[in-house]
Amino acid sequence: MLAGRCLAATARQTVSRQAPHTHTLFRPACAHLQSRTYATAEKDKVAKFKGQKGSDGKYLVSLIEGDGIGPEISQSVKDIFSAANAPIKWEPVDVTPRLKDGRTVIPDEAIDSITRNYVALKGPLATPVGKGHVSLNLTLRRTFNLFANVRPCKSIQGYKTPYDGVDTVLIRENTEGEYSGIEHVVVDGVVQSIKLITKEASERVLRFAFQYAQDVGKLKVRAVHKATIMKMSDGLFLSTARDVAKDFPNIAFDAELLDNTCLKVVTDPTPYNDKVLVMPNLYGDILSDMCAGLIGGLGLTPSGNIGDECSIFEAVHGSAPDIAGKGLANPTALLLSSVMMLQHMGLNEYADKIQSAIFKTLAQGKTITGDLGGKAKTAEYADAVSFSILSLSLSLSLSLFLSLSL
Ligand SMILES: NC(=O)C1=CN([C@@H]2O[C@H](COP(=O)(O)OP(=O)(O)OC[C@H]3O[C@@H](n4cnc5c(N)ncnc54)[C@H](O)[C@@H]3O)[C@@H](O)[C@H]2O)C=CC1
Ligand SMILES: O=C(O)CCC(=O)C(=O)O
Ligand SMILES: [Mg+2]
Repeated sequence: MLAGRCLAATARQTVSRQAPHTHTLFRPACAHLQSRTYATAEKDKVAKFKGQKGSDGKYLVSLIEGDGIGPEISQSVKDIFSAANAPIKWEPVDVTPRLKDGRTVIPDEAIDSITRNYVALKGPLATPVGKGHVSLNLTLRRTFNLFANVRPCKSIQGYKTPYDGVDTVLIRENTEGEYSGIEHVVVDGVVQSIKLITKEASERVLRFAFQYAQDVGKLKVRAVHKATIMKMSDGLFLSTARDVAKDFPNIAFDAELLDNTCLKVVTDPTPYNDKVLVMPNLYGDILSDMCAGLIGGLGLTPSGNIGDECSIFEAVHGSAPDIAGKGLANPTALLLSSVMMLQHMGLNEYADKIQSAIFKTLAQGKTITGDLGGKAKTAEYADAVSFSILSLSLSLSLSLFLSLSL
């Protein structure tokens, strides 16, 4: 089940850095890797990490369309990438779980595809409540050791919410904590669920968070925790954070209790704009949905699951069974996740083109989906974004033609 090449690598030491990469809204999720100086072997690894280019000049990316609204929003991404002429060839991947030796596993072909391509885009995968297969989302993250889940949340220009100017980034430990999946019946009527926190995984995600803050120009890292109650587990996360902070003297560090963070974020999120929030798994899961609510909902917030080699980009939201198959879903969250993916792969020209078209279409407000108060179907919104890309390309070609003919 475990993909050899993508197994755990220990957190690396910070080495020399270049100027921060700031030209895009969400910025490269692999900023921690892009900004380092590498020995040759390390450079090769990073080149692969950014995707594999085929002989046709296109990068193969594994595409898991997912459940519920997944196929509808994935189609929007595919259509918009075609309009943008993005050099991506999608490799469809089926993660329908199979039984192997009495255990539910993700098919080997899916694991092989992501291992081969290093980069994947994933639609939402539904998890049955109570009995049934384990979360495939969590399984993928653990399988590929995608230790940092980066969840940015930025106000959409032109879309009014009670909060202006939100620009938060939350980094969630992605492999252990409350989501370790270790549960058992102690005696009838008593169950135990284990929250596993290790120094190694904590240090890895904390280093990532500090490096990320440094690379994107955030001034502070704040650890969100409940070490008052979970003295040993969150206590270890927090003490590790304090140790890691010493290696980043130019980034301020502090800590905040989760319940207090929730109150303060919904009262006024803007004081969080200069910070990167880093936290154990469950807290990040909950807080990222909450932050989505600040800017207009789950239809808008992207994420990247980042490992030392492989990465999987996906929306924060789930399969939305209540609207699935009706053409009502907002594909923006998955689209912005695909923009993060392009940034991660160093394909910034295409990332910028697609991102500008998304924001222009949202700001115009004429062709937006129901969750944002509009009437457009998923495909109509996607067509409007594609149209914006094509008209921008046309006006650029026209001005080039005119400047050459003068
Ligand atoms: N990373 C993943 O793949 C995730 C998977 N899930 C799975 O998704 C399933 C459904 O979970 P829910 O609790 O219903 O959460 P959900 O995120 O699927 O939906 C919550 C609410 O937000 C709305 N919504 C979500 N995405 C939207 C979009 N793109 N456009 C417009 N509205 C959108 C839904 O209609 C629903 O009202 C569960 O099986 C859960 O396990 C949940 C969260 C993340
Ligand atoms: O895997 C699941 O069912 C839910 C995962 C989730 O909520 C998340 O990743 O935000
Ligand atoms: Mg969630």
